[in-house]
Amino acid sequence: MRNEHNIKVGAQGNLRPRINIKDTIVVSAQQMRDIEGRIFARGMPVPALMEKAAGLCFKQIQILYPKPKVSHVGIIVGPGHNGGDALVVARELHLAGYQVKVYRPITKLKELTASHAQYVASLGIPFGEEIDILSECELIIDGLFGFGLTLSLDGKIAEAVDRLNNWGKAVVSIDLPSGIHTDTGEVLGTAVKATHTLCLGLWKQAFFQEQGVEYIGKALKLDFGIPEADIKAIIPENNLIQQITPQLAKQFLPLPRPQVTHKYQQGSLLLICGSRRYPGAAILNALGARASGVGMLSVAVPESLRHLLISQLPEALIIGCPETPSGAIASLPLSDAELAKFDTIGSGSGLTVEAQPIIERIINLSCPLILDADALNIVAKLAANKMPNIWQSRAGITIMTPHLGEFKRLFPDINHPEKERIRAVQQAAQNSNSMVLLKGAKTVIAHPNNSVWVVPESTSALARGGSGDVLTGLLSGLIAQQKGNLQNTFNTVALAAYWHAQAGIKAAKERTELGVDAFTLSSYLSLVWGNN
Ligand SMILES: NC(=O)C1=CN([C@@H]2O[C@H](COP(=O)(O)OP(=O)(O)OC[C@H]3O[C@@H](n4cnc5c(N)ncnc54)[C@H](O)[C@@H]3O)[C@@H](O)[C@H]2O)[C@H](O)CC1
Ligand SMILES: [K+]
Repeated sequence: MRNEHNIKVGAQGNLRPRINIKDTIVVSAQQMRDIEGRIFARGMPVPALMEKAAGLCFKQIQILYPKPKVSHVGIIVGPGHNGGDALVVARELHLAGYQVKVYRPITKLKELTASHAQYVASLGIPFGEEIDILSECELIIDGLFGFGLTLSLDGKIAEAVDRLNNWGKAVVSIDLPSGIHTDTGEVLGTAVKATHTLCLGLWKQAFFQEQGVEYIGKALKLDFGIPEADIKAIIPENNLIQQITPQLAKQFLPLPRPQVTHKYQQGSLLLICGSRRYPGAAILNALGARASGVGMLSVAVPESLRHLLISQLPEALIIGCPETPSGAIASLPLSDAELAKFDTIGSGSGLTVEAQPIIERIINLSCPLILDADALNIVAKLAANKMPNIWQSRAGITIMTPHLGEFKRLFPDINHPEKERIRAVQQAAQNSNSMVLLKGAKTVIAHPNNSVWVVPESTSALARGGSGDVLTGLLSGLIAQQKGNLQNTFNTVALAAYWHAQAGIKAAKERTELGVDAFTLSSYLSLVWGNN
């Protein structure tokens, strides 16, 4: 059953949006080439596909920069098909009445690009081999390189790009900012700083890597009709890199709740957190879990923190634990049978590494475990010394949520996680047989089977002490509520990261990036889904 909003009524009667893989999938340059190759092999003419893609760019540019707001447009044309796209845009802008000039630093062009150049020149559009030909233009269209870029920009071209960046004009990059590596987002020598980037067809990995963020500007994807079958033929189902969209996140929420239920059916979560040194981390962790809607929240803290937690979370069951002389949790006052009753355990916030015996105990349980902060530091230590098989010995799923520093300590053998985040997290998930969420401006989550979720947007407001504790709490509460398979668990991790980021974005919009302390962030979590 469908309505006009393309929404399908699911098996349980809940509304499930139909998600097209074209909108979520994230591809490498090679995968894009292979997908394109299949389309061409079946007879689609290359020039026709270029007309479709570049025609959409033209329309989008007209929307972003209508006449007479902008009338002088400079086009940068490279040697490949990215340059061909730019020439189609040049032609259409000229025909629409814009004043167009072309900077073409490399004269040897691919055949199709050369053909477009010949026609564009015949229309009387001026061509130049120096960037200064564009110095009077109000808007620049960057069609220097797309996913075919292999070498670093240097010499005259690099100088031209630096000069362009110094001008500070509005720049629309076609497919990718020229100079950005399609897969890693790395700046190859130098790169165009775009105001907008029009990604063609499918999202490329560079849009979700931190290295390219400053260059991409506002990213828009233009859909020129890639058949889903071609995507599926190239990319195996269990090896998908996908971005979490608002529609998917909503689909992954533990809603609707059954009308007849009770608290233990809506997830029973145990958080083990805090120390006399870090009492606030325990509070933030528990507030994150509270916002998840989890049915029953229990929080194990050092006995000296018990009253503090009760005063902040009257609804939670607070378990006071024996503590070490410095105020870390020394042991859990719960039998194995009592521990086995929890659907999920989340641990790490504010624990201190003194709590090592606690992690050694819970690692042997079979429920899903969410490990963050000091739990990760303890696990890194155990993996290096006492328990080299720590990952493989777990019966239940482990979800780890490191930031880059913790990631490096946990996986010292994985090279350059700061440069190739997606690949590094995939490798970490495989090596540890765990789900790994690497926090950052572009959060990446990998499943041991190699699938990846990327979170498209976040805010620097979240770069603040305590926001990670809120995330672990929220994630733990959501995992406790889901009783599905591994894929559902993986989807829930993506939901938590998305939800957390959206709360930060909403709070930053209302209070600026300076106004989002972790406590405030926790209070915005419950505002994310209202009125949507
Ligand atoms: N997504 C699609 O299906 C479509 C994409 N289109 C556009 O085509 C480009 C990719 O085109 P391609 O010709 O393969 O590559 P580039 O235009 O990026 O240019 C590569 C070209 O440049 C040479 N080169 C590489 N690095 C350097 C360097 N540092 N200095 C000098 N020269 C360099 C290389 O040898 C190649 O000759 C894609 O991004 C889209 O914009 C289609 O238009 C439609 C469908
Ligand atoms: K480009």
